[in-house]
Amino acid sequence: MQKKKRILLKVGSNTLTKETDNLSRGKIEDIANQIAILKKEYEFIIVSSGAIAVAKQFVKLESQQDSVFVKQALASIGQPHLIRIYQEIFRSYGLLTSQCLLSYSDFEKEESKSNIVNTINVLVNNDYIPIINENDTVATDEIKFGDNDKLGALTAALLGVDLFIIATNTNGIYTRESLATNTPKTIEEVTDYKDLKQEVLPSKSSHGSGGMLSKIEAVSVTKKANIETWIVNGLEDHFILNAFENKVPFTKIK
Ligand SMILES: Nc1ncnc2c1ncn2[C@@H]1O[C@H](COP(=O)(O)OP(=O)(O)O)[C@@H](O)[C@H]1O
Ligand SMILES: N[C@@H](CCC(=O)OP(=O)(O)O)C(=O)O
Repeated sequence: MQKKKRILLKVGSNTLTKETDNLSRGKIEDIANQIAILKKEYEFIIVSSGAIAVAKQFVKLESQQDSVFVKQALASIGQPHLIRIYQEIFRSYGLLTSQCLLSYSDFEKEESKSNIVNTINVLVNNDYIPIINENDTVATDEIKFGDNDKLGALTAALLGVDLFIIATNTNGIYTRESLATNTPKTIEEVTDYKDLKQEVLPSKSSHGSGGMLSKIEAVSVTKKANIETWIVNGLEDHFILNAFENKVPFTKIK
């Protein structure tokens, strides 16, 4: 049997909420449906944001503390709900899921790195789809709390995946010029990711934490590991299948 290709899919909060204030079960169904279609040829590992967005749906925390602690507390409330929703929906598509919470500091310790690789290999080899998020409770401000793009890239590099897909709320990276005239035009393919930095604006979407710059920083990690990265529009239905069939514009960093 031919070895399956491995895809690390990073899904941002805006994709998961479809830019509303609520998590979209329809979007998680769309992801599950695509994985079910592709699972004969590809194995998936997901890095999913959304814990804070889910919690915000039904909780308003009172606190005099720094807003980072409030976000960390919201993530702690939202994460089990997020995973429950993934589990319920993926199960209905015949897919098994698990949860892994990782911290940036885990990527600096050889033993932790090897434990991450070994655990994820056991999961994937047994047809479980690991759903990874940052361990937000212990995240520190200096390490830039809330940057799952980078977490996805570090995980992709550590696991040596074949493809890193970042699902966001734009058709990839637009040229700065086209954004200025309100006629967004996607940069379809680049080999030198450094060229992309000058195209990025500081804007972020409503639930977003990192913005496009953090995606480009993530690409610097995957590029070093020789992994191709695609930045695709997760708001569209069938966004992974469409990218494979080149039906929608997206940015490919080779
Ligand atoms: N050149 C660019 N092309 C596309 N989006 C850009 C660009 N520069 C900045 N952005 C912003 O980056 C946002 C995506 O990042 P982010 O808000 O962090 O989303 P996510 O939740 O998917 O991680 C876009 O919605 C847009 O506001
Ligand atoms: N770990 C946090 C999200 C952090 C994050 O990077 O969000 P995003 O910019 O939407 O990918 C959460 O689950 O809400």
